[in-house]
Amino acid sequence: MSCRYKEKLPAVDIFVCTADPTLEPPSLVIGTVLSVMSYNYPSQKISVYLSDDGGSELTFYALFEASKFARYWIPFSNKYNVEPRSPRVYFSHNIVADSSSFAQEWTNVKQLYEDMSSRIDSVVAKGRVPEFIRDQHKGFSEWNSEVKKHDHQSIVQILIDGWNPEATDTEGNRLPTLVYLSREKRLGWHHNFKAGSMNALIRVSSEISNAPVILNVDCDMYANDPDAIKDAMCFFLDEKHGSQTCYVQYPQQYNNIVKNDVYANQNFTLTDIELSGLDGFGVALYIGTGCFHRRESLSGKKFSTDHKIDSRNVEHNIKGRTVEELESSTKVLANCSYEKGTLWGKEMGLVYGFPVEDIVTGLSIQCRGWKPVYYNPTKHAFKGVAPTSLDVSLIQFTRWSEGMFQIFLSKYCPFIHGRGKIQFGGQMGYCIYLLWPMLSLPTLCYAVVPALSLLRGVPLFPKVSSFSFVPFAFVFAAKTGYSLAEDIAAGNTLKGWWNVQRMVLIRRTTAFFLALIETAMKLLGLSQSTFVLTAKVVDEEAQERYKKGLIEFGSSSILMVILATLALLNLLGLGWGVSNALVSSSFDRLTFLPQLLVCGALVGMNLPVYDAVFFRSDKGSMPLSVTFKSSVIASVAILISIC
Ligand SMILES: O=c1ccn([C@@H]2O[C@H](COP(=O)(O)OP(=O)(O)O[C@H]3O[C@H](CO)[C@@H](O)[C@H](O)[C@H]3O)[C@@H](O)[C@H]2O)c(=O)[nH]1
Ligand SMILES: [Mn+2]
Repeated sequence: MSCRYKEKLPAVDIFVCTADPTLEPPSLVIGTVLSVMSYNYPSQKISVYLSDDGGSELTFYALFEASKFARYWIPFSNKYNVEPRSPRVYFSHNIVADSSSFAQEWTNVKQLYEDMSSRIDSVVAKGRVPEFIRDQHKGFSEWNSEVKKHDHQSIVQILIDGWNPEATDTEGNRLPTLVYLSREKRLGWHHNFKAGSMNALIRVSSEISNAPVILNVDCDMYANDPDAIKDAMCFFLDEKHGSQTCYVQYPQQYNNIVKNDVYANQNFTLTDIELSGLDGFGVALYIGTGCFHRRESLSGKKFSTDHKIDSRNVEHNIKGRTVEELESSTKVLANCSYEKGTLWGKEMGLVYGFPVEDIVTGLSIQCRGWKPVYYNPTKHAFKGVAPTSLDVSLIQFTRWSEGMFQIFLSKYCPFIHGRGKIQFGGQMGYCIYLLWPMLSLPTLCYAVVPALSLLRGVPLFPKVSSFSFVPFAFVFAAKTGYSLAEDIAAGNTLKGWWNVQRMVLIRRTTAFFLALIETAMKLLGLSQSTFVLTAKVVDEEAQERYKKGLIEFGSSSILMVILATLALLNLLGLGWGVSNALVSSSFDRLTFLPQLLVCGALVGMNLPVYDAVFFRSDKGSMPLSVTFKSSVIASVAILISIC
């Protein structure tokens, strides 16, 4: 394809979003930025925009450093075709120790990278940019004493103007354009989280480079495959179906998964089976990162006939203006009041009002007649940072499931909004995810009732020896066997599958349940939408525990209380049942066996919880307050059920 189109390849605007210099360290963010700046694609056709919702001078400083280091990194990585293109990841993995000219250059570039990293780290540790550095770029003057994270003017700084013939790398090749954007924030204005920042990016970039294709990634998701832009272009430029394609979504993959994946982050069945299956119904979920969009469809256009991607050669920024002119004219587009009375957030750009702006936006684009693509190549195109503590992972699932359920209950419900526009199979496919919080109810029944009724001596299932037990046994065996076979076929291990079972149980009984309650509160007007950012770093000790596959409980959130309570209930239920079965002659073993098995399975899955409650003493163990609260709740529940 690149031979056929040559200079006529379409331009790409790449959006990277970040929101907090503590949870998302600037050195991580620029690793991603540098990786997308160095794609195997003509540099003049790439413009990279970093949106900083943290409004942080530290992030701007890191980007300023990256704009200088790019002059070395881009020619080096292109010349030797290094992979991945994130210097942060590349230099942490590879060692070259010979005397070739490659080794020489490798050592030089690595040194430059390390010097830059340590400068950034020391500035970040200080928390402010020293005067002598501030003098090096006019952009720093935007940060005066009045700039606060949630209260500041719009900041647009073009750090590299790719149309300037003098903006070249060390080999004399043109550099991609690099822009820093921090949209205006004012107390009292709702900023709509990532959706708001993406919409500001769409507008600002439309004035500067206005590329017909947009790639958006989260700040932790670096480019792993240098050819991914070319691959994605094949879908948009396809002569038969290309004109209808709205976005090409790659799956979320991670670079920090440990053996057997304790938090089940890697979700084999989702990426390899479910999402591919949905694609068969013409449905692809937009999942917020690792997605190439057609600018037209993302901005709100309906599909009509024959949309062609504009692939002119780009000699100037679209208006032929100077950097200063562009900076001042685009700031307005990122102001709080700009969207007032417009269709932004409704019919234009990403949809507002949902903690999963991505899913609802993808759905609404599709309902405007466009066709998305889910593309899952063997070589992962992007890799991000997966949560490394239970708390963070569950908070993420609470946000997702709550957001999904809100879509189901809104006018965007696929069965209503998608009627006649999405195949019925696709509508149902969406609802598998949108209805996540509802799964908490049956799962909670299984996690509570068998244990309590054992204690009370009430049988729940038919006698094992009776014919009516067959359907129960069949469903259990078929479901377990199927899920195991599916996971193994998709590449998981047996232990990995077992970890998935545990995480599914935990997510359903804690995160999904909380999401259900929160949604109800929102419907009653008692609570407001939030977006709790996923932390991308943990301290070193916690990192060691993660590597060993130890689960990090160590948080006193309500999620942990629910988790520990259920674990204790089942332990007591099982203990009581087993001791009765051993000693009591009046205990009907065949009648109570299924209940004992359910409790037994739950206890098996909860083994790490008991370890954290009773034995571990590190910081990742269960906090005493949680143990106390959950023991009290479990005892009360037991007392009530026995009396
Ligand atoms: O007010 C905000 C909040 C978040 N972000 C950015 O949004 C991205 C995703 O946030 P993160 O905390 O990493 O959330 P995850 O749960 O990992 O994100 C998944 O789920 C989100 C929806 O809930 C999607 O937006 C993401 O693309 C998808 O990766 C990050 O780059 C953030 O910097 C903003 O720009 N502004
Ligand atoms: Mn993330």
